[in-house]
Amino acid sequence: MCGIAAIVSHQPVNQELYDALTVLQHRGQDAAGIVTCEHGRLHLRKENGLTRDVFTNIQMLKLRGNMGIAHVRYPTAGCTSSAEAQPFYVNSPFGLTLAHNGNLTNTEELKKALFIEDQRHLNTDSDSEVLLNIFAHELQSLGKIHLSVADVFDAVAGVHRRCKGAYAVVIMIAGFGILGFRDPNGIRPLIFGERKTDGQSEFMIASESVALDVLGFSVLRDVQPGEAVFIEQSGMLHTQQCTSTVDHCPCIFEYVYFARPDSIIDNISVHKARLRMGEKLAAKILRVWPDHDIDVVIPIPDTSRTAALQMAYLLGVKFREGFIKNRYIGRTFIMPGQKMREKSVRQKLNAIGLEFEGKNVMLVDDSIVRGTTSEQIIQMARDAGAKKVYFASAAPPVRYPNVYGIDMPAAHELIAHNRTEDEVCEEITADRLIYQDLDDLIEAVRKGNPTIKHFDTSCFSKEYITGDVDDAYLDRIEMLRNDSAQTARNTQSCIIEMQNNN
Ligand SMILES: O=P(O)(O)OC[C@H]1O[C@H](OP(=O)(O)OP(=O)(O)O)[C@H](O)[C@@H]1O
Ligand SMILES: NC(=O)CC[C@H](N)C(=O)O
Ligand SMILES: [Mg+2]
Repeated sequence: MCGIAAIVSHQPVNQELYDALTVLQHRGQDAAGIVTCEHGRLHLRKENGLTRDVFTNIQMLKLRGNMGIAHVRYPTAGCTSSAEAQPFYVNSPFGLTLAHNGNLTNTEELKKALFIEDQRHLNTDSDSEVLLNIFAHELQSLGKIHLSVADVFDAVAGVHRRCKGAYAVVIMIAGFGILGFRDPNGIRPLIFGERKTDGQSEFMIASESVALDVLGFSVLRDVQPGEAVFIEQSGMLHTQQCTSTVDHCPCIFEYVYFARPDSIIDNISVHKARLRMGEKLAAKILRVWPDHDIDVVIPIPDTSRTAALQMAYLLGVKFREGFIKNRYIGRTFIMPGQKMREKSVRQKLNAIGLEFEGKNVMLVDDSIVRGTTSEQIIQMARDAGAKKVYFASAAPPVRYPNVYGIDMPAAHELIAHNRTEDEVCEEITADRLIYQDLDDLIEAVRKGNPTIKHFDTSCFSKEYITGDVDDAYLDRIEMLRNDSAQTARNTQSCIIEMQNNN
């Protein structure tokens, strides 16, 4: 999952975009980038690393201008080379830069069309570079010398016609303004807000509302699926629906794991959705295991805390923080490579022995994906003296790949793939394992906004909303993006970058 942000202001935006990236860091830890625009000139800095490591003071000072876009990356396509860090740039037409959250599912087909029909050059394997070039081509083919806002919206309609998959996007058009849009299923989140400074309106678009809150922007609303928002450099806001085939289907995993709990996505509080996940889990435990002997509920920090707290409360069982998290280690699930993820779980979490000694502990996590965390944590609980170690997951078994912006492309790497719940329990060596039911998860999230008819639950249900994902497609991406293929590609990758990094 990546994080994106854009600001159109009447004052320099460099520091504010940097601050936005630090707030969105949980969505991507691999690379960060900012591009600003000053008198039609673009200033770009992007590199691998955390936001705090990517930008020096001198570089920050050079990011001049009153509008800009920014990105933190967690790769789902291509490789981890800094050449694939975002924002991406194409000079024609008009000077365009793009930051993308999501993943296209028809990248290969689009690449061919870009080379053969549109005669455009691609320099990386990133799907986001493809997306930018599709937009550029659509804009260029209008043949305008002076661009109007309607032209920009027409180009978005062209993107919707050609691109499949998940895309929440911000694009800056040099000297003109900033565009934000969401795919017709609204799979990935995008929200925008306004701030008045000296009586003048300033606008911000971001992946999550928390970025707007922290920077003092009031939320206007979510960008609707298929809709585009364009803010002229002068601060004039325009919005338009750019497709007639809207079918809102937001990613449920945002609520389970990705988003910050203090964000509100599509009018659903992530915090409240997680509380309700805890309620549903408690109800399930009371239903299937009424005579349970749980002494204490212990969350696996960070994300599961909210659900675990509510679950313990409804079970009437003690809630204790039994694992302490090293706050200087990032999220392990979005780290590249299984070795690094395994090592980081142990570095990240340590048990407080007295909370485990002689007790039947119920460990709670938001999800079990590869099983990296649960396997190690259960062993740590046993080493700390637990009598019995039970495990509950606030999400159902993750059995199928995600192709919409979460990097779990290889089914065989998922611990629940082709395994029953009992087999997963055995695999992670728990004494009992309770998974949330999918219907309960959907209800827990949907309660916050019943106008949403369905969610993208593909990693639990194998139902892919874009209709272009079949077994052959899944086999292909499994081959391309399984852990060893990625590691090999990333170690070989020696792309010489197009931009000067210093
Ligand atoms: O089964 P796995 O493959 O281990 O993946 C699932 C785990 O990874 C995530 O934690 P992460 O450390 O990324 O972030 P968090 O601190 O927000 O919980 C998630 O919260 C689970 O704990
Ligand atoms: N997680 C994401 O949103 C990734 C964006 C894009 N597909 C990339 O790999 O850079
Ligand atoms: Mg976790």
